[in-house]
Amino acid sequence: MRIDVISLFPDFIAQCAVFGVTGRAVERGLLSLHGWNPRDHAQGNYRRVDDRPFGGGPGMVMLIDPLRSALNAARAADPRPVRTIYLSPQGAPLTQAKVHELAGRERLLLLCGRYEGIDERLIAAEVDEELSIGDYVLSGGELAAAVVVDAVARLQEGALNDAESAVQDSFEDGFLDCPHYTRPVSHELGSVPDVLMSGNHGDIARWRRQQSLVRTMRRRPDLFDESALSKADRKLLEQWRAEQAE
Ligand SMILES: NC(=O)c1ccc(NCc2cccc(O)c2)nc1
Repeated sequence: MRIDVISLFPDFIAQCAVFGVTGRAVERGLLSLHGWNPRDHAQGNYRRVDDRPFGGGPGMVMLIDPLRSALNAARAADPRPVRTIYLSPQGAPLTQAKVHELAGRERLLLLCGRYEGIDERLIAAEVDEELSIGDYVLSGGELAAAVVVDAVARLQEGALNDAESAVQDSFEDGFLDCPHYTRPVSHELGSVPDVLMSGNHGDIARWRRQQSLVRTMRRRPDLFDESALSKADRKLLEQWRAEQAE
């Protein structure tokens, strides 16, 4: 998979290719990252990339032409079709389902805004979809782009080693993850739940699933739709409720 990133701070994104799973995916040739700086495409002595907003107001807006020129250079660098994504608080929420869709593509082109954002005409003409990593404002889209890079990199075949890929990404099926414990069994902070020490893999799997269900119900009611639960999940939830009532 090839990811091109348009950013005033290309080194920021280059760092993604150095560490951890993403760095390993690049090393293994599963992913290539390419940064493009709109400033290299800006005209004139001052190489302007932003200007004041029409209609007044604070801050600056990124100019169309340097971004458009950088976008075209990135597109032209590889013949394969590419999806252009703009990271902004005004975008659709990034979900694991969307990450899966993006991870299946040959190419992504991530556009990072700074300042107050970019001229709307560029978004309308050049952006395929606008995505947000959460309801908060960052100083630039680069951290959001890095999140997309990490999330899609780890889904590349061969990016995760066996131990990691064994991780049940609970978000995969729309539920929060269960609690995890490791040595020591007893600690001043508490003990490990007995079921995890039982060696009974059926009980352990049921307990973990029950924990995921209950956590999701309690912490993320927006993600939890009891009517959509399977019979088995419904049973686990009933058992938990009965235990709570004891
Ligand atoms: N939630 C996000 O994905 C996100 C993305 C970018 C960003 N900052 C740059 C920016 C870009 C566009 C408009 C704008 O107001 C700010 N902040 C948060």
